[in-house]
Amino acid sequence: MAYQVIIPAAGQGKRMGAGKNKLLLELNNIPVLIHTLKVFDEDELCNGIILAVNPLDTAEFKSLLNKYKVKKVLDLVPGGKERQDSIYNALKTVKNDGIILVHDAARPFILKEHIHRLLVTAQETGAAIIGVPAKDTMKTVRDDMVMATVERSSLWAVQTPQAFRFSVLFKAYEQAEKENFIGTDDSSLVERISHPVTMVEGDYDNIKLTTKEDLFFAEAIVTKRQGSF
Ligand SMILES: Nc1ccn([C@@H]2O[C@H](COP(=O)(O)OP(=O)(O)OP(=O)(O)O)[C@@H](O)[C@H]2O)c(=O)n1
Ligand SMILES: C[C@](O)(CO)[C@H](O)COP(=O)(O)O
Repeated sequence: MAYQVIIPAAGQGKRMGAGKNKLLLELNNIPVLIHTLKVFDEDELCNGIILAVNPLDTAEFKSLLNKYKVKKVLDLVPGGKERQDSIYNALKTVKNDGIILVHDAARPFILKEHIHRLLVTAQETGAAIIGVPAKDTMKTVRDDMVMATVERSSLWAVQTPQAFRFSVLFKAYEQAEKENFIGTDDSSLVERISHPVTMVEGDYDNIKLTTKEDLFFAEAIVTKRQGSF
């Protein structure tokens, strides 16, 4: 049940406003990027990491990989304008039709047990994603006016990793390119080629570090998990 993981790490962190790549910010004196990479580097089922990187960050990222002895990075591919472009660049380097995970570098709190739970499902179905049931009521809004309330019992907050058989994901990316479709996650591309996607419940700690407020939550999660960082 081995897999390879694509980790998009080439964003600009505009919403974080840290003045540098938010993945270089530190939690417990270790860069966010390293926290995320170590989960996969230490997973016995992971047989390779493909990192999408802003070329301006390549030298610094390479020195971090050496400093923290990250062993399983197979390739650093150039990131693209959108998250989807970065992942597509990485996908094009994959050589076998096995299981591919895509996981945001900005999500350092993913647990190995959830990765493995996702893997089992993806092996069976060809497409599985991690998420948690929505806690807030969600509404559609246009010009500051509430249009509708979305039934919460069917709403999930989608995270990463997202896991796919390579051939399914690559076909979805080719189709999206043909249609000039840009999705906010990989599953949306796979849904568009009518491949069923299974939801696997993860946990609320698996946050994406997007805005400054998330750093406070991150510190609390680190404290709660003290000793595993
Ligand atoms: N062109 C891009 C955009 C994003 N990402 C990566 O995709 C993940 C999720 O993206 P997000 O959290 O939105 O990061 P940023 O795009 O950097 O954030 P912002 O939109 O605030 O600039 C991050 O690990 C980010 O580095 C990427 O590899 N290439
Ligand atoms: C893929 C994702 O993490 C699922 O929630 C999210 O859509 C990424 O969004 P971003 O704006 O690219 O961070």
